[in-house]
Amino acid sequence: MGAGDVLQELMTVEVELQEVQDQIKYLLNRQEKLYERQSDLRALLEACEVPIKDDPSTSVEDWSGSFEWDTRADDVKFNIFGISKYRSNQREIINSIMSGRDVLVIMAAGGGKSLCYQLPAVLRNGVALVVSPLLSLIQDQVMGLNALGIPAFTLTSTTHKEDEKFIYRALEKGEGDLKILYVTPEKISKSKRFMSKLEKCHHAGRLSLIAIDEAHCCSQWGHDFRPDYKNLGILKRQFPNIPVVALTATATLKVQLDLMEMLQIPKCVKFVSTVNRPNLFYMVREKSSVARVVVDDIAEFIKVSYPNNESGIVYCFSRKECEQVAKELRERRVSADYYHADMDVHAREKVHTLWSSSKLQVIVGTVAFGMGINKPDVRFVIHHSLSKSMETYYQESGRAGRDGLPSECLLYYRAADAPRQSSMVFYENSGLQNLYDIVRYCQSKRQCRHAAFFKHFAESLQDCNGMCDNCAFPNDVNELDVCEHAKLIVSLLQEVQEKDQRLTMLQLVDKLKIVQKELGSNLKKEELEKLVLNLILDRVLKEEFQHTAYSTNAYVTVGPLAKNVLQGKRTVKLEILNNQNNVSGNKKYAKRSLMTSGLELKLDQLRKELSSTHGGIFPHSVLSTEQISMISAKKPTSLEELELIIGKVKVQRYGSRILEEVEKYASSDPQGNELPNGDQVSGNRAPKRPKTSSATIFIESSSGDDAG
Ligand SMILES: Nc1ncnc2c1ncn2[C@@H]1O[C@H](COP(=O)(O)OP(=O)(O)OP(=O)(O)O)[C@@H](O)[C@H]1O
Ligand SMILES: [Mg+2]
Repeated sequence: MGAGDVLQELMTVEVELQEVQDQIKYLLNRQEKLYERQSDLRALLEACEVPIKDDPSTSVEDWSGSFEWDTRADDVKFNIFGISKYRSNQREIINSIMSGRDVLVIMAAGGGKSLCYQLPAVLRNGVALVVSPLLSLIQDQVMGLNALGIPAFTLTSTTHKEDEKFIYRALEKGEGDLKILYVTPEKISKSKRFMSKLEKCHHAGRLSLIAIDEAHCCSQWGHDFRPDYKNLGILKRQFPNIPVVALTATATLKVQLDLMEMLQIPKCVKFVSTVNRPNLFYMVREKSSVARVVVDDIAEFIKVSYPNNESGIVYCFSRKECEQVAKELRERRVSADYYHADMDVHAREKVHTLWSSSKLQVIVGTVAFGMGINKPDVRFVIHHSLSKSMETYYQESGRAGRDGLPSECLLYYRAADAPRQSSMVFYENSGLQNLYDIVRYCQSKRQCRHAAFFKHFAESLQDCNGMCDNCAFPNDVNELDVCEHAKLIVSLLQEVQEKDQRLTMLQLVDKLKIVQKELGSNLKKEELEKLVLNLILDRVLKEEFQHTAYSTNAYVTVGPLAKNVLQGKRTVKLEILNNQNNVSGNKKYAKRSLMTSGLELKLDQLRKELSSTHGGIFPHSVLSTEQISMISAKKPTSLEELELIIGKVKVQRYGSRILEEVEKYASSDPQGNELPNGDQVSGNRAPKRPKTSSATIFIESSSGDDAG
């Protein structure tokens, strides 16, 4: 055997070895996925068996019937909370807590979980304890409750000595008026003094219920694990007869079982609501490679669609990008500021507060701007870059429209953004698979965006009602056969690899732009990027990573299924748009403001004014956007009429000012003609958005059961 033959065989063996290694990697990946699925399925099986083995009654209980507290509950709901109609599951959850049961609530962001424990807290005798993970969330909640006249307090490291004394006296001796007490989990696990007072309160029969908000923080499998949440099981051990209600927006089965065990509520009643957010219009826009053009487009979208200063969030990939985008938005006369983890706490709080009180229109943030967001009337969430998974995108975009009113979620996507994310997530467990799922979502020109979420969360499909770009404006898509392009890409990469070199996606696409001419092809840069990414998603190519002193670089190399392409066993297609749909192609934005009448704008102004004169509470605590629409439609002329819309407490506090405004408006516009500001919503997006005579637009995932 000559040296040449040896070399030849060595090369063949090495190529084959590489293939085997690729296949092993692929199989290991697959094995990991299957293990995960196996564990989910086992959990599912266990969950199915729990009621049969442990408590046959749980599956047949009817929580929607009549209960002795119905009248009182309706009164508190309407006259104190100002809420006219329960949303899906709220009434049932309230009834089960009132019946003294432990309860687990899984309900999408903005579904209305707070009312589920706040209303029973008002109805039951004694003090309700609420555990919540973040100071900012707690402060917002306490401020909102106080604005409704409900005596709520918080006990944290920042509580004034006087308040602390008051709270301890209330717990120990039942003195003073304390209905709801918010604490962070650290208080339970670290303060013996607090626990001893709580025990006294319980002993005297004054502990009414225990609520654990954001309960997914208990589980290591959840996305926001907080070690102190692990110790909350002590509450059920110490106070076994007090109902515990755990609430969260997202929890896989594994997380659900985990937190039932940790909180020691194995026999809880479980309410799982749909992940569907039918009021959110989802769209993906082509992102220009020129940074300035992207910001121009975002600024235009905000200024044209939301000219009345409606609140929004822009998510960016990096801290630097946040600062840059915020600055450029300001230069385009959009009121915007940035928020990220590198800022000191006070600067962050300041920006957050300005935005929460609608004095700043847009926060440009990294993912650090997260769980503490309690603002119900966020009308748009824009992603300047793609998120790292479907799950994070669902959470981040889900911060829009928590008040149930129509809102928009817009993601700017270009294939070249994917390697930036992949070099960040590749070391995470299933990080790349998760990223590729959202890349698939972005690349798709045809699949319903809502359907993608149902699929991801393993829920059965529901109608989108035209609430995404692909359903509202179907694209005219042409499927181009690009098998020859794919072969060319694989051979090109093989050649490069043989020379022990590597290419990033951008370098590969630059080369392709030239060599595609061999095929007589003239695909655009963006189309070539998309093709390369599709081949990565299909494992014909794969990404490899290399660390440098400053960064991690992502390279594109030949993947485990490349052979199939070379041997012509696999067809490769690329979706090319014949004419882009209106959403991504047409630049003409339309006004999306929900407040379309002059009176609505006046009332919006009034709630801002009243919020600052009533101790700096949030404008939405004075009147919700839905209430503004109802007042504007009905134009009440007396306090009695107004009370039928917003309930007693709000009428007592703000009734005369509201009537004054309605009257002033009616006398300036006796025919009921709209002021110049009252342009009608028209345009080319979200055509299914209903316009009703009352101007109140409210989309429910399932109907409420009480006309209140
Ligand atoms: N039945 C209802 N009718 C009208 N508005 C409601 C109703 N229930 C709750 N809301 C309003 O919906 C908004 C969101 O409610 P809430 O803060 O309780 O959501 P959540 O489920 O806790 O969401 P998250 O997971 O984001 O914390 C609030 O402004 C609240 O006042
Ligand atoms: Mg909440």
